[in-house]
Amino acid sequence: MKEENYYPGCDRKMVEKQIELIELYRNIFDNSYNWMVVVDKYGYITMINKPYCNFLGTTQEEAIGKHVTEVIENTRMHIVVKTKEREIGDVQQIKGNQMIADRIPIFKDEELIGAVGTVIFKDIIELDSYVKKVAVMEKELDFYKKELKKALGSKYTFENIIGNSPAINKAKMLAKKVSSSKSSILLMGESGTGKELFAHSIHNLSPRANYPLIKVNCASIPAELLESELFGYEEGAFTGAKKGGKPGKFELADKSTIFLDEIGDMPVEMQVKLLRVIQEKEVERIGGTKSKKLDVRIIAATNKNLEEMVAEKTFREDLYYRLNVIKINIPSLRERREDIEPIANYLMKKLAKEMDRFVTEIDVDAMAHLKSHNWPGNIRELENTIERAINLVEKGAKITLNHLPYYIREKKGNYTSNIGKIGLKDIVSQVEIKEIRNALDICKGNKQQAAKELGISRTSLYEKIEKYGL
Ligand SMILES: Nc1ncnc2c1ncn2[C@@H]1O[C@H](COP(=O)(O)OP(=O)(O)OP(=O)(O)O)[C@@H](O)[C@H]1O
Repeated sequence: MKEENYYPGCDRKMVEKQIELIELYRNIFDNSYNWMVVVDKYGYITMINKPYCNFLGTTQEEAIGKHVTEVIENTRMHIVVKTKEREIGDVQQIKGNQMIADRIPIFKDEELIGAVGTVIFKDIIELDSYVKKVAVMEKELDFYKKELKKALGSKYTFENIIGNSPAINKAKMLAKKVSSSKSSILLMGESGTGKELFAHSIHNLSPRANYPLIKVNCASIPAELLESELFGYEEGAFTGAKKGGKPGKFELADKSTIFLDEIGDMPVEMQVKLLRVIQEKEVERIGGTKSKKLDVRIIAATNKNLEEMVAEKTFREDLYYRLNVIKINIPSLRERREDIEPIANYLMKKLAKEMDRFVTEIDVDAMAHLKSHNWPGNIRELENTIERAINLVEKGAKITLNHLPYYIREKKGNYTSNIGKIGLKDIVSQVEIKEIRNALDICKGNKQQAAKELGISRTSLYEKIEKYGL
């Protein structure tokens, strides 16, 4: 009986079971799809699986017993046994491939005995394909969420207005304050600054949020259709009129908010009709005989200077005063440069998700250039620039300077001193020429705007253009 035991107190069957179990673990370890390495508390390799060895061009016999830094490039396993902190999803470059690795310290009786490292994605492209699969599912979820939101009302809230600069905070604060009132609001700001986002957010915070926000783009609807679009028509009002007639946007906005975008582009004859509806608080469909009382809140927006238009008599003064009960100026990106970084990061995440791409960072140099650009097209231009950059990212998860358009890349440029080569006067001239060219480029040749960008008078700009023969 005694010789059947390997150790006193253990029977053969138990020991065989233990050996079988160890064999099984070894098999799992060696056949794992993930590459794995185990080090002792000093960073020496105690186990490494075959697939990892094959990739590294070594064997288990060769690697085991060596310090991990001698076998694996850019490893941090020897650091993890010192810090005792786990590192999850870290990017590690091995043999020119960017891999994603987890490193986890191992403890026995609360004492560190080593660490296990796993390469979970062998290439960022592999991760990209996983991210894509998850992104497709998230997109579907997003789609249903948006549909639900659309069914319930408008889509944006103040949370979607990114930025914490004093200029945008001032606009947000005023907008929030007046959201619950019934008074008309006029949103003024350059193109692409977020006027529509403000209109949605105001409506969403108002007591009217349970009804849908009705949007009309006064610039995109042909003048001859605008009236029927806004006020609707009765059956037989004109040839081609639908059977049963059609309600206009004002009627649809009853108990809700109407957003009149690009109000500065509304033809003057329509301005008269709009004024009547606002004053009388009722509409009459084209071809109709009776009018209908309405309860509509108006938010109008424009990138035009309405005061100037009033002075030039292209916008009716009485309508201007009706709309301009509460004026909110939406600042341009140039007036809030500190917001460029958070907005750029937000847009990168949003667009990467929409485009199913694994892009997670804008590097320091690229960000510095984004921050110094003047953004004549504001956030819409920034959004397009980032979308373009994401399309250009191939390897790695970063947007770098190379992914930005030439006019942004070149603008900031690396400054090399010319002192000793030419005099200060010529240095100043060179800088002036470069910056005037840049400004004209950005403002698409508009000299008045370029002078504004450069902070000089128009006359002074003309003088310099002539002086330098630009
Ligand atoms: N503060 C912000 N944070 C994040 N995204 C923003 C912000 N402001 C605007 N955007 C985004 O920028 C784009 C342009 O915004 P929006 O359409 O509201 O501008 P707009 O001023 O109405 O432009 P336009 O005058 O040309 O109609 C949109 O995609 C919007 O979601």
